[in-house]
Amino acid sequence: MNQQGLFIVLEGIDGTGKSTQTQSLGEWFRQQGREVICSREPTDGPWGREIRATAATGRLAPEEELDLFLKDRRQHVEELISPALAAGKVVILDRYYFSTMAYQGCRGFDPTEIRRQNEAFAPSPDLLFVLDLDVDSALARIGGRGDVANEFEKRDSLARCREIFLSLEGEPFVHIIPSDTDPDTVQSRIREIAATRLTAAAKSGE
Ligand SMILES: Nc1ncnc2c1ncn2[C@@H]1O[C@H](COP(=O)(O)OP(=O)(O)OP(=O)(O)O)[C@@H](O)[C@H]1O
Ligand SMILES: Cc1cn([C@H]2C[C@H](O)[C@@H](COP(=O)(O)O)O2)c(=O)[nH]c1=O
Repeated sequence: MNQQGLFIVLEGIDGTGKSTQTQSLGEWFRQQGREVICSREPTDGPWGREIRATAATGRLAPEEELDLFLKDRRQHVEELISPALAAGKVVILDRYYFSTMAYQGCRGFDPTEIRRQNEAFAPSPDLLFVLDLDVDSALARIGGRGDVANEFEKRDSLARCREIFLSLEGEPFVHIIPSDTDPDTVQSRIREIAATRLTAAAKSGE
């Protein structure tokens, strides 16, 4: 397992339910007496705030956008993720570098190269849950939340992002979770997989 802690990431296109599931999973670990950090990317730090401010009105040039996500992540890893894992906490992230592979991959960067660049400084998660939903349903959920879709949330690019997320299937730590059912059913599946992972780690003395 990751240092002494447990590192879990939730990914998927916008509107698939990542924020909802992240909070619920955090609650489950807290009920077991674990110390939990739930966080998200872009973060609420200076680089993350800059990204969110620009996303409201348009998109930056691809290189500039990629650079901001990387700066935001470096700070996140150094100041929150690595220290929390070293302290034995459960860290649950709503988005991480797999989103960079998908969303900046959509803008012409090579997803494999983005991954390589990130894994040079960012720890890999123990578990990655990709919440999967068709683009129309995801956009309907964003609308239902009362939000107007922003520049990241265009139908064609979300379809490509979904493909990139789904291309991760087959790696041992990756779990594709259909999110077209109610939130409790999605959460039960995630908890079941997390529990299996914890049992395996306990048996192997990880
Ligand atoms: N399984 C579900 N079924 C139906 N609606 C859901 C489900 N999960 C979440 N929702 C609703 O869909 C909307 C989007 O959910 P949420 O904000 O958790 O998604 P998200 O993936 O974090 O979105 P974003 O990436 O845009 O921040 C919310 O209104 C939420 O209440
Ligand atoms: C981490 C990360 C995120 N993005 C995009 C994906 C989303 O459209 C926005 C964040 O919005 P959210 O509703 O708060 O999830 O940012 C990206 O393009 N690249 C990344 O690395």
